[in-house]
Amino acid sequence: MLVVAAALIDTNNAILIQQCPKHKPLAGLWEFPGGKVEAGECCRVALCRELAEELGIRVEPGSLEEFSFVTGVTNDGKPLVLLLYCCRVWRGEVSAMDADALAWVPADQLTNYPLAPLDVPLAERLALLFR
Ligand SMILES: Nc1nc2c([nH]c(=O)n2[C@H]2C[C@H](O)[C@@H](COP(=O)(O)OP(=O)(O)OP(=O)(O)O)O2)c(=O)[nH]1
Repeated sequence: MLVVAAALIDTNNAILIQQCPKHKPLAGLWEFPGGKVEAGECCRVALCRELAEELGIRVEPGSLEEFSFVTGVTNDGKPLVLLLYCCRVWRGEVSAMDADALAWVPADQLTNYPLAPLDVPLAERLALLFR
């Protein structure tokens, strides 16, 4: 399974995370917004689609910058690759369309939140970037 996610970074260098809703496998945990890449879909296009669906913002594929990735397995044992992009430019105001809550968090405080397991190493790498 290929999953794409974004670290939206605001002008204060705060990074957006969202709390997964109860009906999702990662309920209650915090994650970078994003989701699964559909068959035949480009990763950047998939991430722009997910950001529109989950946050109501418009992002150009060219505004996404590859940052890092992790590999792991889903709860039901399927192999998973999670690609994280950074994004500083979007149109519209973020709103929680698919999450229980949103938080803008300084990079060095991301791991204070109960993050989804694969998001933890990505958050640690973001903290190094802003050190
Ligand atoms: N970000 C993240 N995703 C994970 C982790 N572990 C894990 O199984 N996943 C899976 C859960 C989901 O199937 C997928 C993330 O997709 P999602 O639920 O946000 O995406 P989506 O919008 O495409 O999902 P859906 O509602 O269409 O099913 O990755 C993890 O540690 N971090």
